[in-house]
Amino acid sequence: MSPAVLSVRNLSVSVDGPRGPDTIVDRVSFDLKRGEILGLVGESGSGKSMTCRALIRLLPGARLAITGGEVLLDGRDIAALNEPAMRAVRGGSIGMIFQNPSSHLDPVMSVGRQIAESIRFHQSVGRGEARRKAIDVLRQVGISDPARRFDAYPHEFSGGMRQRAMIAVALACDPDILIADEPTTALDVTVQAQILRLLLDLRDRRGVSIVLVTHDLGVVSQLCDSVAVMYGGRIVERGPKREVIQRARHPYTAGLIACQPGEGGPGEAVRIIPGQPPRVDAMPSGCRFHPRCEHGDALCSATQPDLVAHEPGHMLACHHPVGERAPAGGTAT
Ligand SMILES: Nc1ncnc2c1ncn2[C@@H]1O[C@H](COP(=O)(O)OP(=O)(O)OP(=O)(O)O)[C@@H](O)[C@H]1O
Repeated sequence: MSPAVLSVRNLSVSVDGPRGPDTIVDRVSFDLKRGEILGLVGESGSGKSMTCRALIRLLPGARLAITGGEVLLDGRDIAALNEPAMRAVRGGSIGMIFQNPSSHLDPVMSVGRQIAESIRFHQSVGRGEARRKAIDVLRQVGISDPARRFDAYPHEFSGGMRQRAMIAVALACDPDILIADEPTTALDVTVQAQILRLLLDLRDRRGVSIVLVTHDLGVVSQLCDSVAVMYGGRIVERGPKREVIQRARHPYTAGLIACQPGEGGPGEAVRIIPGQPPRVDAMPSGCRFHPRCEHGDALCSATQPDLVAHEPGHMLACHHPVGERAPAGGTAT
């Protein structure tokens, strides 16, 4: 089995609240192998973005802090690096793609120059060479006539092209890992499909490993090799895509799958998981999902289940996995 290019161990993030720190990412652990695409899924507020930002130590705001954990990049703990060394990692070995390219591209600098500057920051190359590489990477992300487009500004690009440009910035220094936080949410369906195909192609051609944050389990099914499901800042289920999607063991994962459009059959309304995700300052005791879980009992409200191997490679944090519940007075199903 190929070794992990990224190993995340017990990564935790907290936010300063009026009554002290609240944990928003709670001991998140996963491995990412070379060429693997890991889907990070979960409802809004479950901690997907904060996990991604904590990986590269780019938390948005002074109230947020990484409170523990290791982020091993090829075995080296980057969580312990000083800021200049971390800057070399961001945009170097790890490229980032965010949901909204407009807020991550500089509006007053041409797209090509932004890519070329990133190349020059990370590699000792001259202006001409950086320009040549930038044009090449623009071509790789599917921007036609890249030599001419080099001098265009972000506002001269369509939404899809801006997203491609951000992917080009992320790819400029030939990263081993891409962190893509909902890279297609703001785009229309056709462009979404093109961008997802581009990510898949980058993995296939360049062996890039990708952490892909998405709300969309359809995207996970199409693109990902493995999935981690987050709820209330924790990973509650993780494993190979086929295992997690086709044999979901956590009631929350099963609920997310049942809520996908089309799951209820023709003419049926889209289902929702009853209740609301927990607020960070009011996390339930025990299993954080228990107030919304139809099988939550006294054990679930008292004790937080650990994330343990349910089957080899299939990790689960649940006292009563789907398919293993004993009906009252009966045997397990
Ligand atoms: N800048 C911030 N300051 C304080 N708390 C924040 C900040 N950004 C996010 N949070 C809180 O951190 C928690 C996790 O948020 P996060 O953005 O990681 O969720 P998410 O799963 O990525 O959601 P979404 O899918 O909506 O992006 C949420 O409770 C959110 O309110």
